[in-house]
Amino acid sequence: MTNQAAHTPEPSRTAVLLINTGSPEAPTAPAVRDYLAQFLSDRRVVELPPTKWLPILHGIILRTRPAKSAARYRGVWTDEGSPLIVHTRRTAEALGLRLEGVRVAWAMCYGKPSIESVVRELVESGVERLLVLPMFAQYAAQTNAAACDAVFRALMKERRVPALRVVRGYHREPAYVRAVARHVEDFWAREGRPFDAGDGKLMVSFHGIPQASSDLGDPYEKECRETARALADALGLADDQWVMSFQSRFGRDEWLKPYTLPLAEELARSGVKRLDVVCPGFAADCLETIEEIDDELREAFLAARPAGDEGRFRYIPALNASAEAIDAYVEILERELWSDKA
Ligand SMILES: C=CC1=C(C)c2cc3[nH]c(cc4nc(cc5[nH]c(cc1n2)c(C)c5CCC(=O)O)C(CCC(=O)O)=C4C)c(C)c3C=C
Ligand SMILES: [Fe+2]
Ligand SMILES: [Fe+2]
Repeated sequence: MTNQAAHTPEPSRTAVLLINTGSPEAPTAPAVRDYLAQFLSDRRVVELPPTKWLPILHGIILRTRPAKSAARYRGVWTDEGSPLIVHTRRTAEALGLRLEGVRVAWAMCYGKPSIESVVRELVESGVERLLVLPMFAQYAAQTNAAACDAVFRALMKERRVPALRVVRGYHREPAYVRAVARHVEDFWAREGRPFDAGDGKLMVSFHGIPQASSDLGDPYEKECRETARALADALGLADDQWVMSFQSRFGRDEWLKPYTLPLAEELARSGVKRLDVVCPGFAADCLETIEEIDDELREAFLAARPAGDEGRFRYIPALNASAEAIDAYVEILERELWSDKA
């Protein structure tokens, strides 16, 4: 007896959805303007009252920032598009090969492919169980909650809402900490450690959030500190071999401290010759790592070194779609996946 069903498996009814921040569609001022308008109108991202914020956003920021940000995006853009999108897509493709019987999709909070369009496609293809992985290890309302909002809004438009699970965050997951540690160790095995001559440090830099958001009870700062500590322990570092900091401050309000750039300059002036920087909060390399760290911070650190006394700066790339990253995501996802995936 031939069993047709055995030869043509049904499309999987379980899906994993990876979510990242998103990028403009092109490195041009109009495309960046559209992207920033969407990003910065999200009330999870900017928590000021709209009556105060919207005139600033439309009257100042969306008139001045797009041209400047587009120039920065042009510096990191690749033949395949925005690095953030390329790395996120590759991560999803690699996970799809590892998670048997599970569809792995990816979407962006802002820009394309939108969460709404991807959720629609998954539901229409018969997905009945959806596991969402916002790719932000350290929980912040600005990222993890914003991703959830978008998934919930998308599902509000569907008739056949699947069973839903969300990975809340994974800042202390041994699989994740091990992956970042292995990534750093592999880099050091190839290129040498910064401490070997006794005057180097590892800087662990995270994207910041406003201090006011933290004061409202956001767990982000605590989770970043716990990741940094767990990473230092996994690497066997002494307290004077590493520092942690927060980058990418936006606007004039106080953000989480210490700020990455002034801290790196202070280290340079105080005799640190070799600085390695790792950004464990960024699952994928993007504008904020390639341009802000590997370019701007490098220049600032080297310029702050005493005249005639050379320094060395290295940026250790994000996990991206590396083998260690995929191993970690598989471990985190498999625990959350429904045991009967049919
Ligand atoms: C990794 C976690 C992130 C947190 C937390 C976060 C908070 C946050 N961001 C802004 C404003 C901007 N962020 C921008 C870019 C950007 N942000 C993240 C991640 C986090 N943001 C990523 C991965 C990226 C890069 C996207 C890319 O295309 O490569 C930008 C746009 C770029 C620019 O014009 O500078 C803005 C604006 C705020 C206000 C905020 C918390 C309140
Ligand atoms: Fe950001
Ligand atoms: Fe930035």
